[in-house]
Amino acid sequence: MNTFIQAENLSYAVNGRKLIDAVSIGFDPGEFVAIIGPNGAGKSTLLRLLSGELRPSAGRVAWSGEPAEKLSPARLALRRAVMAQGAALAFSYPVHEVARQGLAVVGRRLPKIQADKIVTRALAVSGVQHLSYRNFLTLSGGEQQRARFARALCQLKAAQEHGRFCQALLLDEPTSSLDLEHQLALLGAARAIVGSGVTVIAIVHDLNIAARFADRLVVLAGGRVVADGPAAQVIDEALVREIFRATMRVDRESATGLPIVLPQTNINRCDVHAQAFLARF
Ligand SMILES: Nc1ncnc2c1ncn2[C@@H]1O[C@H](COP(=O)(O)OP(=O)(O)OP(=O)(O)O)[C@@H](O)[C@H]1O
Repeated sequence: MNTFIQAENLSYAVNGRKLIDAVSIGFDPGEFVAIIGPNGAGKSTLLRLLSGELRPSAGRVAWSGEPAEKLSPARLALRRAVMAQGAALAFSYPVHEVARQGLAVVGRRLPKIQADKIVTRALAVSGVQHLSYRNFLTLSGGEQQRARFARALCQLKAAQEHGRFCQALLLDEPTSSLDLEHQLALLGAARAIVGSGVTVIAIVHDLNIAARFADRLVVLAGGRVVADGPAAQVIDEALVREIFRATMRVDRESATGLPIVLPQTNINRCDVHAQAFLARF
């Protein structure tokens, strides 16, 4: 299988500090990859480099063999939809208009009836159809997140009307504001999209969720990839302790070997943290 998105020796520096440091990584068509790692590891920066939003300081990103910097914004929009982390909207649009923005570049020539159908479906899949005429700015955090997912779905779907080519959906913490029902619904929808051949790359903080939805976990720390593989191989107590600086118990599902990451029943360590905090406060 040919690699769809390939990053080679990718670095990104600000004021001499490397936020991404010589990362080489590939993504195949139709795989679900979760990027995990502690705060400040460089996950969002890596996603923005992959999406073409940021230009690397060194190295390259190629989409189906074509360097990202050579792809026009319109051609990139056909290949990938991005749901950024908490992207703010300046205007008070109704929710269906927010979703319709996904059609702005790739769906301009769609007949209205087809465009309406795409928007309606995306709103339904994202669980915000009942909020279609609400002002986006009045929605709760989780509702806004689902509306932004609908916008990304609209772009993905409209782009498919242009022909058959590889596509990716890039999600930066798509479930950070969602309750359990909607976390499972959104990631289930992303999983179904993978089934249609789209590559999904999602930044996820919940290791249990990442392990269950992704085919592969990429662990980022200090701007470098420190592990890459199936969850059953990547996640263990040592990784959680060394990379996430948390003492957790990692059990295994007997049938699948998938990790179950749990807080230690002994909470003395929490007491130590609390005492250290109070001593400084
Ligand atoms: N434009 C910038 N200028 C200076 N530092 C930056 C800039 N953008 C990001 N950083 C720093 O780079 C590091 C990586 O940021 P990034 O947002 O990629 O982390 P992350 O892994 O997504 O973190 P989180 O889990 O907290 O969202 C952080 O320490 C951040 O403060």
